[in-house]
Amino acid sequence: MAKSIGMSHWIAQGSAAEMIYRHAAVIDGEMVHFEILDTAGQEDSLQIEEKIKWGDGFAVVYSVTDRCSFDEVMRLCFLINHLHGSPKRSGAAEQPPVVIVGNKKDLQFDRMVSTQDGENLSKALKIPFYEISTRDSYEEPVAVFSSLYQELLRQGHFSPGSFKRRTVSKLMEKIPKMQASSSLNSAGRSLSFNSFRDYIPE
Ligand SMILES: Nc1nc2c(ncn2[C@@H]2O[C@H](COP(=O)(O)OP(=O)(O)OP(=O)(O)O)[C@@H](O)[C@H]2O)c(=O)[nH]1
Repeated sequence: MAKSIGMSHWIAQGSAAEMIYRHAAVIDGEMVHFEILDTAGQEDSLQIEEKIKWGDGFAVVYSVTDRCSFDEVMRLCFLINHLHGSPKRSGAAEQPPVVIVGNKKDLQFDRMVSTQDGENLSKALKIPFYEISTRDSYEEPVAVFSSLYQELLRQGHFSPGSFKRRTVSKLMEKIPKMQASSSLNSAGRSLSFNSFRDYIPE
């Protein structure tokens, strides 16, 4: 399944083992506290809608080795936009921060979705696109989360008075929470995950 990842603000979709990860990182000198929901498996549409409402930013992740996961991306992006799109003063709708992420690009011989496919979808939906390998790269997944955070900042999400009332339903309260471990890298920045996989339970 394609998944979107909620950051404290963000979300996703997946199987039985659903988890909210708490994670602190310094981005551009700012300490940022993330809550990341890795959604699990097949869910009914009410459940996924509730989780999408909870998130502030979204990484819709597919595997480049799984065409079905790619085919889910458009539906999820439309659903996110439908539930979060807000009209700007100009009248045009402002999209919530969403990125499309093709994971497992290291598995070249198992690839079923080309980079061009990802780029075409990104252009059609006007949503940024990343191809990453959580196995091979630390920086690539970090860039995904940084870009979502930057977009939230740009949209004034963290300005005084902008905090929305968080939808915390009985369903969301049931999802276990986990504190990611913190470490300080050589540049002195606090980074609390070793790879994107720290966000995504096995
Ligand atoms: N080669 C490679 N394997 C990866 C990568 N990312 C994840 N995996 C592996 O793919 C498998 C599935 O990863 P998950 O992160 O559990 O994927 P998922 O979509 O959350 O799985 P479900 O929640 O069960 O749908 C695991 O064995 C991971 O180690 C990657 O970038 N490259």
